[in-house]
Amino acid sequence: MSTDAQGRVRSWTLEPSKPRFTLPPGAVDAHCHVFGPMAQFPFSPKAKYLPQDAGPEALFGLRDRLGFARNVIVQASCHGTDNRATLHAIALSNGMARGVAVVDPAITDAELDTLHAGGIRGVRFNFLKRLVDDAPKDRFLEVARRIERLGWHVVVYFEADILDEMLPFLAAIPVPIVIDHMGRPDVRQGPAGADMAAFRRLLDSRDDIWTKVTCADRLDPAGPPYADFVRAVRPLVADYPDRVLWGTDWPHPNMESVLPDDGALVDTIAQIAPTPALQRKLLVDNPMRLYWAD
Ligand SMILES: O=C(O)/C=C(\CC(=O)C(=O)O)C(=O)O
Repeated sequence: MSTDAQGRVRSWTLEPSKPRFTLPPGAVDAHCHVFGPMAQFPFSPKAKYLPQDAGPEALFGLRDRLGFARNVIVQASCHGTDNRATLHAIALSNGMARGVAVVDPAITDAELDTLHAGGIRGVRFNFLKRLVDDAPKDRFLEVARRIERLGWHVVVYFEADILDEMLPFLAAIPVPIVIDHMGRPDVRQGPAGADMAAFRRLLDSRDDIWTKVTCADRLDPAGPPYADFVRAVRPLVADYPDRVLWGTDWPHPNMESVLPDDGALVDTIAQIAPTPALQRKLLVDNPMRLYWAD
C-alpha cells in the first residue's frame, strides 16, 4: 500500500507486467473504475475510502498496455451518486468506453436521458455494508423499473453470505441483471462448493442474469496463478458462456495490502476460458451485446 501526505491511498501497481496471454481483437475490460481527478471531481462526503487520483489517462494507458480495446467504467462508491468523473472518462475515450452509474433514486427521467447520452448503459446497486450506508431495495426496484425504457441493465454487488436474502429482490428486477464478481463466492470450496452451487441456482432461475467472472485477486488470497479461483470458475464459464463478462477491476479499490498485478490477472483468462471461442464470447461478443448494442 502507498499512502500520500493527504492520507490518500494507492491500491494499484504502477508497473503491471505485460500479460503473456494475447487478448482477442476488440477485447473489452468490462469492469474498471476511475477515481477523480479529485481537484476536478471531489469524492463523496460519504466515501469509505480516499484514493489517489486514477483518472482516464492512466486507465487508457493500462488498456493499451494490456491489449484491451474498450472499457466499461463502473461508478465507484467513493464518488457516490455524482457520476461526473465516470462521464468525463467516457467522453475522453473516443467512443471506446461506456459506463454504469450509481444514481440517487430520486433522479429524474431527464437526468437519466443525459446519462444515456453520456454513454451510461446500466445502474449499479451496491449492497456491501463496508462501502455504502444504505441499500433501499424498494427504491432500487423503482429505479430498475424506470430504466427499462432505456434498454439498460442493473449491476448488483453483494457477497455470498446475503445471497439468500437477495433472491426476492433479484427476482423482482424487470431488466437484465449483472452480478459483480459472481456474488463473491469462497472459491476455496471448489466448483461444486456451497457458494458456487447457490450462485448457479440463481443463474438458472432466469436466463437474463449475467455475471462478471472477475476479481481473482479479491477471491483467491493465495495470489497468482490463482489456482482456486481458476478451478472454481472455469466450469462456470463453460456452462454459461453467453452470460459472462471479464474485467480488471483496476484501480482495485481497497486492495491495499497486496497490489494486484494486472498482467497476471489477464493471464488467468486463458485458464478460465481455455478456447478461442470462449475467449471471444467472454471478452468481445458478450460485453458488446450488453454495452454497444446500438
Ligand atoms: O469495485 C469493486 O470491485 C470492489 C470494491 C469497491 C467498489 O465496488 C466501490 O467502491 O464501488 C470493493 O470490493 O471494495
